[in-house]
Amino acid sequence: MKSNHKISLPLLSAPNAVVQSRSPTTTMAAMARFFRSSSSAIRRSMSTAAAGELKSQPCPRRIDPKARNVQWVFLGCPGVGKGTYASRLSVLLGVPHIATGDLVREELSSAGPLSKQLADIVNQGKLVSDEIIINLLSKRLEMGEAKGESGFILDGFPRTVRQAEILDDVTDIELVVNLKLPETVLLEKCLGRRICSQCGKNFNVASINVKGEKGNPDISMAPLLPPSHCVSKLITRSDDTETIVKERLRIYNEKSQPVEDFYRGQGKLVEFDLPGGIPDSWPKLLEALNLDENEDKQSATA
Ligand SMILES: Nc1ncnc2c1ncn2[C@@H]1O[C@H](COP(=O)(O)OP(=O)(O)O)[C@@H](O)[C@H]1O
Repeated sequence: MKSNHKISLPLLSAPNAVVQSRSPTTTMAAMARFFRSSSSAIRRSMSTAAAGELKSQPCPRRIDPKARNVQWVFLGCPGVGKGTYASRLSVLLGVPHIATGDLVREELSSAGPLSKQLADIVNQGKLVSDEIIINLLSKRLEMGEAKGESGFILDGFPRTVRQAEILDDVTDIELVVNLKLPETVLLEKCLGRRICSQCGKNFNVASINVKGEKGNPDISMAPLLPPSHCVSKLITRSDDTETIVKERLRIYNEKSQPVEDFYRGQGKLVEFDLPGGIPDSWPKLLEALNLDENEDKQSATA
Protein backbone atom coordinates (compact mmCIF):
# COMPACT_ATOMS: atom_id res chain seq x y z
CA MET A 1 0.00 0.00 0.00
CA LYS A 2 1.38 3.42 -0.93
CA SER A 3 1.95 6.00 1.78
CA ASN A 4 0.11 9.29 1.45
CA HIS A 5 3.16 11.49 1.32
CA LYS A 6 3.42 11.78 -2.43
CA ILE A 7 0.76 13.59 -4.36
CA SER A 8 0.80 14.11 -8.04
CA LEU A 9 -1.19 17.13 -9.21
CA PRO A 10 -1.11 16.95 -13.00
CA LEU A 11 -3.59 19.75 -13.70
CA LEU A 12 -2.30 22.09 -11.05
CA SER A 13 1.33 22.36 -11.93
CA ALA A 14 3.80 21.06 -14.45
CA PRO A 15 2.75 17.76 -16.02
CA ASN A 16 3.46 14.89 -13.63
CA ALA A 17 4.90 17.22 -11.02
CA VAL A 18 5.32 15.42 -7.75
CA VAL A 19 4.71 17.24 -4.52
CA GLN A 20 6.54 15.62 -1.64
CA SER A 21 5.56 15.32 2.01
CA ARG A 22 2.37 17.30 2.03
CA SER A 23 0.53 17.58 5.27
CA PRO A 24 -2.98 16.08 5.25
CA THR A 25 -4.45 19.60 5.44
CA THR A 26 -2.53 20.58 2.35
CA THR A 27 -3.85 17.41 0.75
CA MET A 28 -7.42 18.57 1.29
CA ALA A 29 -6.63 22.00 -0.10
CA ALA A 30 -4.90 20.46 -3.07
CA MET A 31 -7.83 18.15 -3.69
CA ALA A 32 -10.27 21.04 -3.51
CA ARG A 33 -8.22 23.08 -5.99
CA PHE A 34 -7.64 20.11 -8.22
CA PHE A 35 -11.29 19.18 -8.36
CA ARG A 36 -12.22 22.76 -9.13
CA SER A 37 -9.67 23.04 -11.91
CA SER A 38 -10.53 19.63 -13.32
CA SER A 39 -14.26 20.18 -13.65
CA SER A 40 -13.89 22.23 -16.82
CA ALA A 41 -11.54 19.61 -18.26
CA ILE A 42 -14.16 16.97 -17.48
CA ARG A 43 -16.82 19.04 -19.22
CA ARG A 44 -14.60 19.34 -22.30
CA SER A 45 -13.74 15.65 -22.39
CA MET A 46 -17.37 14.69 -21.91
CA SER A 47 -18.61 16.90 -24.68
CA THR A 48 -16.06 15.36 -27.05
CA ALA A 49 -16.19 12.04 -26.16
CA ALA A 50 -18.10 -15.92 4.69
CA ALA A 51 -20.03 -13.45 6.71
CA GLY A 52 -18.00 -10.84 8.39
CA GLU A 53 -14.75 -12.10 7.00
CA LEU A 54 -12.03 -10.23 5.26
CA LYS A 55 -11.92 -11.73 1.78
CA SER A 56 -9.25 -10.00 -0.25
CA GLN A 57 -5.88 -9.07 1.03
CA PRO A 58 -4.75 -5.47 1.22
CA CYS A 59 -4.14 -6.41 4.85
CA PRO A 60 -4.95 -3.09 6.54
CA ARG A 61 -2.10 -2.18 8.81
CA ARG A 62 -2.81 -1.23 12.38
CA ILE A 63 -3.37 2.49 12.50
CA ASP A 64 -0.52 4.45 13.97
CA PRO A 65 -2.15 6.86 16.46
CA LYS A 66 0.32 9.58 15.53
CA ALA A 67 -0.25 9.23 11.83
CA ARG A 68 -4.01 9.07 11.61
CA ASN A 69 -5.82 11.31 9.11
CA VAL A 70 -6.80 8.24 7.13
CA GLN A 71 -7.85 8.65 3.50
CA TRP A 72 -10.34 5.87 3.00
CA VAL A 73 -13.17 5.17 0.57
CA PHE A 74 -16.36 3.22 1.25
CA LEU A 75 -17.93 1.34 -1.65
CA GLY A 76 -21.12 -0.70 -1.71
CA CYS A 77 -24.57 -0.94 -3.23
CA PRO A 78 -27.44 1.38 -2.27
CA GLY A 79 -28.77 0.45 1.14
CA VAL A 80 -25.76 -1.59 2.24
CA GLY A 81 -24.97 0.78 5.12
CA LYS A 82 -22.00 2.76 3.81
CA GLY A 83 -23.23 5.89 5.58
CA THR A 84 -23.81 4.11 8.90
CA TYR A 85 -20.40 2.44 9.09
CA ALA A 86 -18.43 5.27 7.48
CA SER A 87 -19.89 7.75 9.93
CA ARG A 88 -19.12 5.52 12.95
CA LEU A 89 -15.56 5.06 11.74
CA SER A 90 -15.16 8.77 11.13
CA VAL A 91 -15.95 9.40 14.80
CA LEU A 92 -13.54 6.69 15.91
CA LEU A 93 -10.73 7.92 13.69
CA GLY A 94 -11.40 11.64 14.02
CA VAL A 95 -11.72 12.35 10.31
CA PRO A 96 -14.69 13.80 8.41
CA HIS A 97 -17.20 11.50 6.77
CA ILE A 98 -17.91 13.00 3.37
CA ALA A 99 -20.91 11.48 1.57
CA THR A 100 -21.56 12.79 -1.93
CA GLY A 101 -25.18 11.59 -1.68
CA ASP A 102 -25.62 13.97 1.28
CA LEU A 103 -24.04 16.81 -0.72
CA VAL A 104 -26.48 16.13 -3.56
CA ARG A 105 -29.46 16.07 -1.16
CA GLU A 106 -28.32 19.32 0.50
CA GLU A 107 -28.13 20.98 -2.91
CA LEU A 108 -31.54 19.53 -3.79
CA SER A 109 -33.18 21.00 -0.73
CA SER A 110 -31.44 24.37 -1.11
CA ALA A 111 -33.71 25.44 -3.99
CA GLY A 112 -30.58 26.70 -5.75
CA PRO A 113 -30.16 26.74 -9.54
CA LEU A 114 -29.14 23.06 -9.69
CA SER A 115 -31.99 21.84 -7.57
CA LYS A 116 -34.53 20.96 -10.28
CA GLN A 117 -31.94 19.34 -12.52
CA LEU A 118 -30.64 17.21 -9.63
CA ALA A 119 -34.14 16.17 -8.56
CA ASP A 120 -34.85 14.84 -12.06
CA ILE A 121 -31.64 12.80 -12.12
CA VAL A 122 -31.81 11.46 -8.56
CA ASN A 123 -35.49 10.52 -8.88
CA GLN A 124 -34.69 8.39 -11.90
CA GLY A 125 -31.95 6.61 -9.93
CA LYS A 126 -29.33 7.93 -12.36
CA LEU A 127 -25.89 9.32 -11.61
CA VAL A 128 -25.25 13.04 -11.51
CA SER A 129 -22.57 14.23 -13.96
CA ASP A 130 -18.92 14.09 -12.90
CA GLU A 131 -18.75 17.85 -13.32
CA ILE A 132 -21.58 18.57 -10.88
CA ILE A 133 -20.41 16.02 -8.32
CA ILE A 134 -16.83 17.27 -8.42
CA ASN A 135 -18.00 20.85 -7.95
CA LEU A 136 -20.03 19.83 -4.89
CA LEU A 137 -17.11 17.84 -3.51
CA SER A 138 -14.66 20.72 -4.10
CA LYS A 139 -16.91 23.07 -2.15
CA ARG A 140 -17.15 20.57 0.70
CA LEU A 141 -13.37 20.09 0.78
CA GLU A 142 -12.77 23.82 0.79
CA MET A 143 -15.14 24.22 3.70
CA GLY A 144 -13.32 21.42 5.55
CA GLU A 145 -9.98 22.98 4.80
CA ALA A 146 -11.15 26.28 6.29
CA LYS A 147 -12.13 24.40 9.45
CA GLY A 148 -8.73 22.66 9.60
CA GLU A 149 -10.04 19.20 8.74
CA SER A 150 -7.61 16.56 7.57
CA GLY A 151 -8.03 13.02 6.31
CA PHE A 152 -11.46 11.73 5.23
CA ILE A 153 -13.70 8.80 4.70
CA LEU A 154 -15.40 9.21 1.35
CA ASP A 155 -18.78 7.56 0.87
CA GLY A 156 -20.46 7.51 -2.55
CA PHE A 157 -17.36 8.78 -4.36
CA PRO A 158 -15.83 7.51 -6.58
CA ARG A 159 -18.76 5.85 -8.29
CA THR A 160 -17.33 5.48 -11.76
CA VAL A 161 -13.88 4.45 -12.96
CA ARG A 162 -13.48 7.98 -14.36
CA GLN A 163 -14.07 9.43 -10.88
CA ALA A 164 -11.63 6.90 -9.38
CA GLU A 165 -8.97 7.94 -11.89
CA ILE A 166 -9.53 11.61 -11.08
CA LEU A 167 -9.19 10.88 -7.36
CA ASP A 168 -6.09 8.81 -8.03
CA ASP A 169 -4.51 11.75 -9.86
CA VAL A 170 -4.83 14.01 -6.87
CA THR A 171 -4.34 11.92 -3.79
CA ASP A 172 -3.36 8.56 -2.48
CA ILE A 173 -6.27 6.55 -1.15
CA GLU A 174 -4.96 4.13 1.44
CA LEU A 175 -7.82 1.70 1.83
CA VAL A 176 -11.14 0.95 0.15
CA VAL A 177 -13.80 -0.87 2.12
CA ASN A 178 -16.38 -2.70 0.02
CA LEU A 179 -19.48 -3.57 2.05
CA LYS A 180 -21.68 -6.35 0.74
CA LEU A 181 -25.17 -7.71 1.29
CA PRO A 182 -27.45 -9.86 -0.89
CA GLU A 183 -29.67 -7.87 -3.27
CA THR A 184 -32.93 -8.92 -1.58
CA VAL A 185 -31.66 -7.46 1.70
CA LEU A 186 -30.55 -4.25 -0.02
CA LEU A 187 -34.02 -3.67 -1.44
CA GLU A 188 -35.72 -4.30 1.92
CA LYS A 189 -33.26 -2.00 3.66
CA CYS A 190 -33.84 0.86 1.22
CA LEU A 191 -37.62 0.50 1.48
CA GLY A 192 -37.42 0.45 5.29
CA ARG A 193 -35.12 3.46 5.57
CA ARG A 194 -36.50 6.47 7.46
CA ILE A 195 -34.74 9.75 8.19
CA CYS A 196 -35.51 12.22 10.93
CA SER A 197 -36.14 15.51 9.16
CA GLN A 198 -34.98 17.38 12.24
CA CYS A 199 -31.80 15.67 13.47
CA GLY A 200 -30.93 13.95 10.15
CA LYS A 201 -30.36 10.54 11.75
CA ASN A 202 -31.11 7.39 9.75
CA PHE A 203 -33.37 4.63 11.04
CA ASN A 204 -34.83 1.49 9.55
CA VAL A 205 -38.25 -0.02 10.15
CA ALA A 206 -37.56 -3.24 8.21
CA SER A 207 -37.21 -6.49 10.08
CA ILE A 208 -34.98 -8.60 7.88
CA ASN A 209 -34.72 -12.38 7.92
CA VAL A 210 -33.23 -13.80 4.75
CA LYS A 211 -32.23 -17.43 4.25
CA GLY A 212 -28.65 -17.75 3.13
CA GLU A 213 -28.24 -19.12 -0.39
CA LYS A 214 -25.47 -21.31 -1.77
CA GLY A 215 -24.07 -22.18 1.65
CA ASN A 216 -24.08 -18.56 2.86
CA PRO A 217 -25.38 -17.93 6.38
CA ASP A 218 -28.87 -16.55 7.07
CA ILE A 219 -29.05 -12.79 7.55
CA SER A 220 -31.16 -11.24 10.29
CA MET A 221 -31.37 -7.55 11.03
CA ALA A 222 -33.57 -6.11 13.69
CA PRO A 223 -35.27 -2.78 12.90
CA LEU A 224 -33.36 0.30 14.00
CA LEU A 225 -36.24 2.26 15.48
CA PRO A 226 -36.17 6.00 16.19
CA PRO A 227 -36.47 7.50 19.66
CA SER A 228 -39.93 8.87 20.45
CA HIS A 229 -38.96 12.51 19.77
CA CYS A 230 -38.06 11.62 16.14
CA VAL A 231 -41.13 9.48 15.35
CA SER A 232 -43.38 12.30 14.11
CA LYS A 233 -40.58 13.78 11.99
CA LEU A 234 -39.65 10.72 9.95
CA ILE A 235 -39.38 11.05 6.17
CA THR A 236 -38.44 8.69 3.36
CA ARG A 237 -35.96 9.54 0.63
CA SER A 238 -37.75 10.26 -2.62
CA ASP A 239 -35.45 7.77 -4.40
CA ASP A 240 -36.16 4.92 -1.95
CA THR A 241 -39.09 3.47 -3.96
CA GLU A 242 -38.93 -0.07 -5.34
CA THR A 243 -38.60 1.03 -8.97
CA ILE A 244 -35.90 3.59 -8.29
CA VAL A 245 -33.93 1.32 -5.91
CA LYS A 246 -33.90 -1.40 -8.59
CA GLU A 247 -32.59 1.13 -11.10
CA ARG A 248 -29.93 2.34 -8.63
CA LEU A 249 -28.83 -1.27 -8.12
CA ARG A 250 -28.67 -1.80 -11.88
CA ILE A 251 -26.58 1.34 -12.28
CA TYR A 252 -24.33 0.32 -9.40
CA ASN A 253 -23.63 -3.01 -11.10
CA GLU A 254 -22.93 -1.31 -14.42
CA LYS A 255 -20.92 1.75 -13.35
CA SER A 256 -19.64 1.18 -9.82
CA GLN A 257 -18.67 -2.47 -9.80
CA PRO A 258 -15.78 -1.67 -12.18
CA VAL A 259 -14.56 0.72 -9.44
CA GLU A 260 -14.20 -2.33 -7.17
CA ASP A 261 -12.01 -3.95 -9.84
CA PHE A 262 -10.00 -0.71 -10.14
CA TYR A 263 -9.09 -0.78 -6.44
CA ARG A 264 -8.79 -4.58 -6.33
CA GLY A 265 -6.11 -4.22 -9.00
CA GLN A 266 -4.29 -1.73 -6.75
CA GLY A 267 -4.45 -4.17 -3.82
CA LYS A 268 -6.43 -1.70 -1.71
CA LEU A 269 -9.83 -3.37 -1.57
CA VAL A 270 -11.12 -4.90 1.67
CA GLU A 271 -14.28 -6.92 0.94
CA PHE A 272 -16.62 -7.27 3.88
CA ASP A 273 -19.80 -9.37 3.83
CA LEU A 274 -22.00 -7.87 6.52
CA PRO A 275 -23.09 -10.70 8.82
CA GLY A 276 -26.24 -8.94 10.08
CA GLY A 277 -27.25 -5.72 11.77
CA ILE A 278 -25.00 -3.19 13.51
CA PRO A 279 -24.47 -5.19 16.75
CA ASP A 280 -23.06 -8.15 14.77
CA SER A 281 -21.34 -6.26 12.02
CA TRP A 282 -19.63 -3.36 13.78
CA PRO A 283 -17.22 -5.40 15.97
CA LYS A 284 -16.38 -7.68 13.04
CA LEU A 285 -15.75 -4.72 10.76
CA LEU A 286 -13.42 -3.19 13.35
CA GLU A 287 -11.60 -6.50 13.57
CA ALA A 288 -11.29 -6.74 9.79
CA LEU A 289 -9.87 -3.21 9.75
CA ASN A 290 -7.52 -3.86 12.65
CA LEU A 291 -9.20 -1.22 14.78
CA ASP A 292 -10.20 -1.35 18.41
CA GLU A 293 -13.11 0.73 19.64
CA ASN A 294 -12.23 0.34 23.31
CA GLU A 295 -9.05 2.27 23.07
CA ASP A 296 -9.18 6.00 23.36
CA LYS A 297 -9.85 7.75 20.05
CA GLN A 298 -6.39 9.29 20.23
CA SER A 299 -4.76 5.92 20.36
CA ALA A 300 -6.86 3.87 17.98
CA THR A 301 -5.01 1.58 17.60
CA ALA A 302 -1.48 0.78 18.62
N1 LIG B 1 -20.16 10.12 -6.97
C1 LIG B 1 -21.37 10.32 -7.52
N2 LIG B 1 -21.49 10.43 -8.88
C2 LIG B 1 -22.68 10.64 -9.45
N3 LIG B 1 -23.84 10.76 -8.78
C3 LIG B 1 -23.79 10.68 -7.42
C4 LIG B 1 -22.55 10.45 -6.74
N4 LIG B 1 -22.81 10.42 -5.41
C5 LIG B 1 -24.13 10.60 -5.27
N5 LIG B 1 -24.73 10.75 -6.48
C6 LIG B 1 -26.17 10.98 -6.74
O1 LIG B 1 -26.86 11.08 -5.49
C7 LIG B 1 -27.79 9.99 -5.35
C8 LIG B 1 -27.83 9.53 -3.91
O2 LIG B 1 -26.55 9.08 -3.55
P1 LIG B 1 -26.34 8.10 -2.30
O3 LIG B 1 -27.02 8.64 -1.11
O4 LIG B 1 -24.87 7.83 -2.19
O5 LIG B 1 -27.14 6.85 -2.82
P2 LIG B 1 -27.12 5.27 -2.61
O6 LIG B 1 -28.00 5.05 -1.42
O7 LIG B 1 -27.76 4.85 -3.91
O8 LIG B 1 -25.72 4.76 -2.44
C9 LIG B 1 -27.33 8.93 -6.35
O9 LIG B 1 -28.36 8.08 -6.78
C10 LIG B 1 -26.81 9.83 -7.49
O10 LIG B 1 -27.87 10.35 -8.25
